[in-house]
Amino acid sequence: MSDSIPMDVVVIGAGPAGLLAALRAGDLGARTALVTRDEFGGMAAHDGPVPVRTLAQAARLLRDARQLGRYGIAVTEPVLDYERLLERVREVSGDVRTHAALREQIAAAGVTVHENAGAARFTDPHTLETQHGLRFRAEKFILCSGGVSRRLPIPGFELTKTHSDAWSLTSVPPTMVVVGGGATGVQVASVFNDFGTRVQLFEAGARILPTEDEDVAAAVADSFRQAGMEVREDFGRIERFEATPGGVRMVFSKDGVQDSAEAALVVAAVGWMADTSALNLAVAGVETDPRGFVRVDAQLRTSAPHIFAAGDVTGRLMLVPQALQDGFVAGSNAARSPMISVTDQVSPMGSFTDPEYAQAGLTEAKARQTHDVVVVVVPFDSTTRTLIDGQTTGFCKLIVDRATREILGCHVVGERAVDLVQIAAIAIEAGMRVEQLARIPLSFPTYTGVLGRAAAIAARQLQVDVDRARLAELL
Ligand SMILES: Cc1cc2nc3c(=O)[nH]c(=O)nc-3n(C[C@H](O)[C@H](O)[C@H](O)COP(=O)(O)OP(=O)(O)OC[C@H]3O[C@@H](n4cnc5c(N)ncnc54)[C@H](O)[C@@H]3O)c2cc1C
Ligand SMILES: NC(=O)c1ccc[n+]([C@@H]2O[C@H](COP(=O)([O-])OP(=O)(O)OC[C@H]3O[C@@H](n4cnc5c(N)ncnc54)[C@H](O)[C@@H]3O)[C@@H](O)[C@H]2O)c1
Repeated sequence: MSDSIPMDVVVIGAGPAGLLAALRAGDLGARTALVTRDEFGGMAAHDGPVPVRTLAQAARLLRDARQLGRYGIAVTEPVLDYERLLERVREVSGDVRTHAALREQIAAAGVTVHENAGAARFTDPHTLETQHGLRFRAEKFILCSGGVSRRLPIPGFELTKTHSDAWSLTSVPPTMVVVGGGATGVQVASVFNDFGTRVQLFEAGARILPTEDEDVAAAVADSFRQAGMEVREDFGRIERFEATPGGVRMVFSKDGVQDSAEAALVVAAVGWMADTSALNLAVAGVETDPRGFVRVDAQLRTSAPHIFAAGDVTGRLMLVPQALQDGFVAGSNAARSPMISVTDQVSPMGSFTDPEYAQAGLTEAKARQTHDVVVVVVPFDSTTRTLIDGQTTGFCKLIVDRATREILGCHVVGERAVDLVQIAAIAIEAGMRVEQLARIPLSFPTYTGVLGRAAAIAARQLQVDVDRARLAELL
């Protein structure tokens, strides 16, 4: 073990939250160290959005290639070489790492970065040691250690895999059971279904995507089924997993009736938990909430006043933009006072499935609890750009407050859904009235135009700008 390195601030974890926290603390003049178990970039760069989105891009290319015949382009049936795809995943992760402007900014801010340091743990409230022999003493700490896949206390659970095992497969499995229909589960199921795996998706709740608008969840489930996937919602309780000659069998039961499903691979995606097991938080006086996430206040202070936490480890919205914003707040507060607080903002989110889905603002059910609303749904098989591109699956749903005419929510299923809701998020955050959105002459023919059309229809229903609104209905 080295002598203690004295620091003002030590940040643990170099994912998006840790990178921003370290950058901010360094910028504010604090002597800052960034210590991470593995590589710069965290799960986001190596195991989450960047590599998974690269798989999703391969799935999209396969789908697009199958459309070529409709446009008079003759090609033979595309064939996926999975090992070559994984090379591409590594290439992309490497490129993202190389071009990450944050690395240079962090160095320029004077932050010392300790990558591949092994897991860090507290030995007393102000001392942190890493598995590979570094020791730090610091005034303040920021926990940015992210999360891990939740495990279930079910016999045979060790036979299941997680999304991370996609990186060590040598070929596309012939069959797969995916357990859990949240953001991770649907993404894995959709990508491998497009790759030709026979996928069965099991969701314990009443529907997949429980935090999405109900119509969105239903449309995604329908599309999955039409694409040959078996989607089983409210399927009962898992009793056990057992090894079979060809893979793994999942035994489950509902209302006293036992059933089973078998596949070459079972992927569990039943939730995301804080990655705190190595940190020895008790010795530092850091409390966790009943779900195991680090408890923080609005300034991202933990129960130990000199320790802050940011990103997935706090169990709030577990997304990259939110991790970055948290990191900024925690870095600021660890390095100086007066402290700043995290704010509630519109948070657009979505996933790169086939079809894509995305949301900004309130779901229809939530909006109806507190508002009198107008709801407009524009199907993708009725708008110009979607018809041109042959992308006619899906819809754009816009939810508007009848009294104030403010946009409350936008939910999209279909091509470019994730990009489309960004515009709605800006409109919601800006407090725009729906007719203001409808008046913007959005480019034609575009996917964003579908949102303009929904706004125009809503404005007409609300009896504002009735004549002008008709213009947008061409889009
Ligand atoms: C499959 C998947 C797809 C996703 N897709 C998206 C997406 O499309 N868009 C989006 O916005 N979000 C997506 N997310 C969520 C996003 O990846 C996370 O919200 C984000 O990475 C959280 O950042 P973080 O900095 O809190 O943690 P992480 O990125 O998890 O980084 C934490 C870092 O801390 C390190 N660490 C942990 N314990 C220790 C320790 N004891 N000592 C030292 N270091 C430690 C870890 O090794 C890791 O490097 C996805 C997640 C998954 C699982
Ligand atoms: N594209 C993206 O932006 C993206 C992708 C993946 C993950 N993420 C982030 O990671 C977070 C975690 O996502 P996640 O999907 O890992 O977890 P989750 O908690 O969102 O979903 C888990 C799902 O598993 C189901 N489930 C729980 N126990 C089960 C059981 N025994 N059998 C069958 N189903 C069961 C739950 O009902 C739920 O639908 C998300 O909230 C999101 O913030 C984002």
